[in-house]
Amino acid sequence: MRGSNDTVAVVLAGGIGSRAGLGHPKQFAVLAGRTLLERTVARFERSEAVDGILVLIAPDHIDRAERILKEAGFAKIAGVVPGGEQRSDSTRAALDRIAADGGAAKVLVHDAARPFVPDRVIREAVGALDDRDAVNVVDPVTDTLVTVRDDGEGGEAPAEVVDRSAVRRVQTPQGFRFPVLAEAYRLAAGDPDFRATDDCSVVMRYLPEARIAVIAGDPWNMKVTGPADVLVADLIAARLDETGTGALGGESE
Ligand SMILES: Nc1ccn([C@@H]2O[C@H](COP(=O)(O)OP(=O)(O)OP(=O)(O)O)[C@@H](O)[C@H]2O)c(=O)n1
Ligand SMILES: C[C@](O)(CO)[C@H](O)COP(=O)(O)O
Repeated sequence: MRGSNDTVAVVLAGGIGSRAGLGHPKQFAVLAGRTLLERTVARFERSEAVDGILVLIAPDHIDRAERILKEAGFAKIAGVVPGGEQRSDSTRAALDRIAADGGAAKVLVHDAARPFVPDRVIREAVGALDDRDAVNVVDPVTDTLVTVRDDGEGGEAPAEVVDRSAVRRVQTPQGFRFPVLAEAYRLAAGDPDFRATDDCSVVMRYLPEARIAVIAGDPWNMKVTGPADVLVADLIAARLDETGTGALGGESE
């Protein structure tokens, strides 16, 4: 780690990608010639807003990840650290490592599974932390949303339409002043019911007074989750390489 004034991007690649159905962790999926892991880390390597990059990876795959990152020639890698059982365990492992290495001013926590995060989103997330404790990245919902109920015959029926104008899809990187996220996770450790699918919700739950900004995400900042996403990501990666600029076009770089 470089120093306590730095901004560290935590790339969470500690999962096994069961929903992608590839038979190996999706971070090793090859998208137009480069692994998903390499593509995601490259977004932070090229960002002037980020000083160091910490990669979390499932313990059995550390050697492979280190080889990929070394061959890619990244200069900002601050460590490759074993992830935990759940996503939140991997975040916790990252926080412990950053603290052990002397701390940081700001941390971004990003899904390795989002390989096309635009530079604009990274830059704005880091900038928002100048006067906020945390920042969430959100995108409008374009589908109609319904809640469902048990239909009494073993299936589901639509119950109510949700007002989508008040709902957003959450993306990453989510940003935090490092002491804020560390404190939220310290409080969460004392909660036997703790569960979280992202990191901003940990701050919202355990530090309700925290000042959290929201910035606009980007439709290109997709999450590779299921088999269809792997196919789409492969096509986007090829398009991205064709542009040669690191930008996809349409997003605000
Ligand atoms: N124990 C875990 C679980 C997930 N992640 C990371 O968190 C991101 C979002 O998780 P998800 O998309 O659910 O990835 P997986 O857990 O790998 O996928 P699945 O749930 O399909 O097994 C991914 O980049 C994943 O590698 C992690 O670092 N540690
Ligand atoms: C963090 C996240 O990407 C925000 O939308 C999402 O919660 C991750 O969910 P997953 O089921 O771990 O992919």
